[in-house]
Amino acid sequence: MEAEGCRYQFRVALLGDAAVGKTSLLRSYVAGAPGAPEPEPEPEPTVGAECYRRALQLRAGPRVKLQLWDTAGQERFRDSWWGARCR
Ligand SMILES: Nc1nc2c(ncn2[C@@H]2O[C@H](COP(=O)(O)OP(=O)(O)OP(=O)(O)O)[C@@H](O)[C@H]2O)c(=O)[nH]1
Repeated sequence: MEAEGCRYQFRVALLGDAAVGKTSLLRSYVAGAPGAPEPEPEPEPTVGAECYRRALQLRAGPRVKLQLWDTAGQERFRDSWWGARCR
């Protein structure tokens, strides 16, 4: 698949209990991309699912696009997983 100059696109979903650090981990990773803003120090609990993007140049070859899904750990916020879209 050719997407914005990237040859491949991978979708990764982070699942886990509430407040184990899923959002913090993803935001730090995405903030590590050149030109990205600093992540918020105290993220709010995730409602439904949120999508982050990052492009990555693999040392061995192609540039790839990552679609990283952060999901709600709190059970009461999981109902809205299915309506989430990656913009
Ligand atoms: N000490 C410590 N605290 C962390 C670390 N990562 C995240 N936290 C804190 O743990 C709390 C929860 O972090 P989140 O990233 O929101 O956790 P989450 O798993 O995304 O939570 P949900 O969205 O509710 O599923 C926040 O107050 C963070 O600042 C870490 O590596 N060390």
